[in-house]
Amino acid sequence: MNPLPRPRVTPPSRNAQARLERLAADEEAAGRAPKTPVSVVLALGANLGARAETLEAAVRELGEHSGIDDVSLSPVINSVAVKLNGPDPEAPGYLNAVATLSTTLSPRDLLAVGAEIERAHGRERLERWGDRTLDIDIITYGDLAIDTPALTIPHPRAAERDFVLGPWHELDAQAFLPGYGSVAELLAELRATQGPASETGTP
Ligand SMILES: Nc1ncnc2c1ncn2[C@@H]1O[C@H](COP(=O)(O)OP(=O)(O)OP(=O)(O)O)[C@@H](O)[C@H]1O
Ligand SMILES: Nc1nc2c(c(=O)[nH]1)N=C(CO)CN2
Repeated sequence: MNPLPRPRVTPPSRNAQARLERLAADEEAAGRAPKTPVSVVLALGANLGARAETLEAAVRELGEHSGIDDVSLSPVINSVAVKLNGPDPEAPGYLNAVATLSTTLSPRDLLAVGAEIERAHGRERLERWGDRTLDIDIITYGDLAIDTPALTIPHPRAAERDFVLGPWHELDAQAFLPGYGSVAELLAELRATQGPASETGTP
């Protein structure tokens, strides 16, 4: 009897199959608009141009969007630019802040709104962690956890960033980063290992 023909395409292993299913679920979640408003935390940064005016305008523009309400802004801090090789005191310094808001936009649409505001303020993407007129990152979106090529939530580097945790803690001392822990504790741990933020204060 002839042996059964071998399949020409090797089926994905169980692990690979599980990863594909997880990605499909995350992509679906990234595009899903919530039925009721969701609380969101954004991080804003600028180290080129009229930094303070840009941050102020960006927050106003977020609040003017029909899918966004209740925008609150943390104190704005000065911070040394963190480059791929570490803090760079020679690079233009940043102003950083954190905004909380509620939204009926899907995570993907909120990312697009942030990108459009960045573009309107002259953001150019020339190099990773390069100098920029405006950066808007989604830190949390309710308690959602997704990992897709275009969007990872919570932001995967938030827990390592004093310039995110610091202003966030000032805005909300009870804040929690889903999957990582309390912002107060994360900040204390970070400062215990890295020392206090190299430069902070209200500009
Ligand atoms: N939570 C997130 N918030 C914003 N952008 C994200 C997020 N997760 C993934 N991205 C993707 O990251 C891409 C690059 O973003 P950006 O150029 O702002 O990175 P960066 O600010 O230089 O670095 P970092 O991501 O470390 O803050 C965006 O086009 C977006 O698709
Ligand atoms: N101080 C500071 N450094 C950074 C910042 C930032 O917002 N502030 N953003 C980066 C990429 O998102 C890279 N480095």
